[in-house]
Amino acid sequence: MAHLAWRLAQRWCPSSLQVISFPVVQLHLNRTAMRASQKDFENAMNQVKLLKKDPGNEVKLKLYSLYKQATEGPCNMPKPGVFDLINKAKWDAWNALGSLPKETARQNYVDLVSSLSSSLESSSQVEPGTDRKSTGYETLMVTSEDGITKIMLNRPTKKNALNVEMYHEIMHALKAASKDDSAITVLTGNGDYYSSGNDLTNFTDIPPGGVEEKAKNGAILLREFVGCFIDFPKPLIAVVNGPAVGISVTLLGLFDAVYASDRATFHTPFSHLGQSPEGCSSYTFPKIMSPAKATEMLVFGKKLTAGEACAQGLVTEVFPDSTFQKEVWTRLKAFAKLPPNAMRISKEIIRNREKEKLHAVNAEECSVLQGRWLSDECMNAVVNFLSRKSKL
Ligand SMILES: CCCCC/C=C/CC(=O)SCCNC(=O)CCNC(=O)[C@H](O)C(C)(C)COP(=O)(O)OP(=O)(O)OC[C@H]1O[C@@H](n2cnc3c(N)ncnc32)[C@H](O)[C@@H]1OP(=O)(O)O
Repeated sequence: MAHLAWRLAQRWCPSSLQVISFPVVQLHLNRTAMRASQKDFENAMNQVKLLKKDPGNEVKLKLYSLYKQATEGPCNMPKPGVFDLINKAKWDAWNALGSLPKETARQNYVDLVSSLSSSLESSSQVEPGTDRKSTGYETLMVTSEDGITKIMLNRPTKKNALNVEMYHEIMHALKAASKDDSAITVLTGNGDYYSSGNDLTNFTDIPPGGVEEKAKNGAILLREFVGCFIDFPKPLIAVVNGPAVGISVTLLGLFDAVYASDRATFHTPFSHLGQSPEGCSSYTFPKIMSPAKATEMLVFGKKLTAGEACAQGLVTEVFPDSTFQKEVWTRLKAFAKLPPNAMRISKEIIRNREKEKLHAVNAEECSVLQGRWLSDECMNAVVNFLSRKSKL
């Protein structure tokens, strides 16, 4: 359908990119349909106007259909005649949304625009030849270039420890990446660390409901966060630029490939911290590396070198640090040129039969951790770190 619309655009329109123009998406605002996310929706419509680069007819059809669904509900127009090709393409796109609720359509519209804003950031602000950078993230740098969305953890002075804001931003970036036009998505770290894991100061900000409420909220957030990795639909690749600790290691079992610098280490000191495994590692690690090797890591906190992690199957390939970035990105750019739909479908076949199990494991791990966070063992470990008495 997109190809059809594109060919029509080239034949019929003086300015071919206008075939399904942005104003179509903006003009028919039905104010009665706007409730909870009215502001987000309006902002998104404004953002569409600011896009400098045409997102292509396929995306414009998506925007159009989501807009119509969000404001008018299921397709209520008579089907255009067979020769009215453009209106037929629009009708098909809208009709394909079936009975999708208005609120979901509105949310999908907002998410789609947000991913477009990341990947098609105004070219006037971008030096030629450099990455397009997303704005609005405090703890990440998100860029989209050469078919690759790169999510870079960006708290180098804190060794890329994951604070609460970063958990939320990573989820947002993953959701946007899952819908943008990139073929693959990469997670990496800025600075000398990939990530030092959970920010231990996350445990210090106690809400009025006390530590129990804190632990409960933490478990809810963690479950949602890990769920985003389980459900991520495109090839997801970790570029492990340096040492990785805790949750940044356990999540690797949910990635599709893991490339590591020979400077990287892999450390899950859960027992030392009075905690227990998360990121589905209690299930993925024994499968990847055998139950005994997983026990050495997850129970005894054995730190692996990149070479050891590769030998045990957690890491796909190790590169010398001096050539790491060059070699890995050359390879990733080649991967990103492969047909994206084929890659997505192949990932689905490889991963889908495990999804239900992974969600169940995630739920169980979060529930166990919720209890651990209230234990003396955990509280002492956190206090010791924060009072500078201990480091890994
Ligand atoms: C929603 C909740 C979900 C919870 C999910 C649970 C996950 C479990 C885990 O991830 S467990 C792993 C937790 N991580 C750690 O225990 C690591 C603690 N950090 C260290 O031991 C060390 O900092 C180090 C070994 C990673 C690095 O040591 P180094 O000497 O090289 O550097 P500094 O210690 O001086 O670190 C520089 C500054 O960064 C701060 N920092 C580093 N890591 C963390 C962290 N995980 N949490 C909070 N802060 C961290 C460190 O305090 C320094 O800050 P400063 O410059 O202000 O002093």
